[in-house]
Order: sequence, then C-alpha cells, then structure tokens
Amino acid sequence: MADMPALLATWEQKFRPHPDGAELPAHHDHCLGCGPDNPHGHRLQARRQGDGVAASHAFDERHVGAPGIVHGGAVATVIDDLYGFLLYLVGTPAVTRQLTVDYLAPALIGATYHLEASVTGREGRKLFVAATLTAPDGRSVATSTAVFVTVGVDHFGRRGVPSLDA
Ligand SMILES: CCCCCCCCCCCCCCCC(=O)SCCNC(=O)CCNC(=O)[C@H](O)C(C)(C)COP(=O)(O)OP(=O)(O)OC[C@H]1O[C@@H](n2cnc3c(N)ncnc32)[C@H](O)[C@@H]1OP(=O)(O)O
Repeated sequence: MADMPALLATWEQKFRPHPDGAELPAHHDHCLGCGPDNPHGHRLQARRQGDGVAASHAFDERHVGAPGIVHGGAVATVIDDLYGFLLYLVGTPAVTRQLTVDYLAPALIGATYHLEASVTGREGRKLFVAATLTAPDGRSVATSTAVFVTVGVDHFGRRGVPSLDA
C-alpha cells in the first residue's frame, strides 16, 4: 500500500511559486505523462514560461500509431499531462473533465516538438486551458482546449491509487 500521506505531502510542496524558466517537478515518479520511473511513460519535462508552461518533447517507437506517425492518444496524453503542470502555477489541484484535440498534421516519431499551455479562463471550479504542439519547422501540428475542475486533496486520498498500491 502506498504511503498516501507522504505522497500528498510531496504534492503540496510542488504547489509553490516557481520562478520563470524553472523546470517543474513530475506529478509523481510513475505518472504516465512525466514520471521518470514509468517504463511506458513519456517522461515529459516541462518548465514555467511566463504565466504558462512549455516543453520540448520527442515521441519514440513506443508511441507509434500508423508507421512513423505518433498515435493520437499519445499526443493527447502528453498535452493532458502538460496541463497538469499548469496546476502548479494556478496553485490548486484539478482534474481533466473535458479534453479536445485538433490534429492538424501528423506528429512524427523522433521529431522534437515544442509544446505550450496556458490558462485561458476561470469560472468557479472550472479552469479553461489551451495548448499547442508545434513542429520544428514552425508548423502547427495540434491544438487543444480542456476544462479542468478543481478538487480537494480528498479526491486523491479517499480511494486507493491502483498504480501505487501494487
Ligand atoms: C495538495 C495535493 C494535491 C494533489 C494534486 C495532484 C496533481 C494532479 C496532477 C495529476 C497529473 C495530471 C495529469 C493530467 C490530468 C489527468 O489526467 S486527471 C485524470 C482524468 N480525469 C479524471 O479522472 C476526472 C474524473 N471526473 C471526476 O472525478 C469528476 O467528474 C470531477 C471532474 C471531479 C467533477 O465532478 P464533481 O465534483 O461532481 O463536479 P460537477 O458538478 O460534475 O462539475 C463541476 C463544474 O464543472 C462543470 N463542468 C462539468 N463538465 C464540464 C464540461 N465538460 N465543460 C464545461 N464545464 C463542465 C459543471 O457544470 C460544474 O460547474 P459549476 O456548476 O460548479 O459552475
């Protein structure tokens, strides 16, 4: 059984002011998007960029859909995880309620893409966010919007976290 109080304590430390340009901490070690210890994960590394977040990211063969092309779900995973880094700046935990992705051009395995995300609005518990994924030549490959809903710590602590309970 994972030590949830200890895990929650590490999360609390991540919800603090991060200087512009600073690399942001992974959500946790086994996070599919950014955890360094998840063998299936993307190991996304994000930094604060002004009021938003940014990352450089290359997908590898584990994320292939059609030959040579990144699986659309993998693109959505990385964008969703990038939004998770915005929460450090917002200062409150939240979870994805709705995620949309416009796939404008194929993302290619091995190319390094530039990602940016920012908060576009807030209304009660709803956070409206948007992101872009841009190719090395500057072409827009994907755009996204999402609605996150703020939650309390009990959202994470009141139930088992299966991946951590093993
Ligand atoms: C200190 C320690 C903290 C730890 C911090 C950890 C950090 C965290 C990072 C984890 C790493 C991130 C990685 C990526 C982010 C995931 O991957 S998050 C995982 C995927 N998402 C989920 O599992 C969420 C599953 N859904 C839920 O649990 C529940 O539906 C929710 C989201 C908590 C909402 O349920 P609820 O509390 O019952 O709220 P509900 O009344 O349904 O809706 C709330 C509000 O949103 C509105 N709303 C609902 N749906 C929509 C929609 N589609 N469009 C617009 N508005 C909507 C409602 O109208 C309502 O508005 P108000 O009436 O309040 O004005």
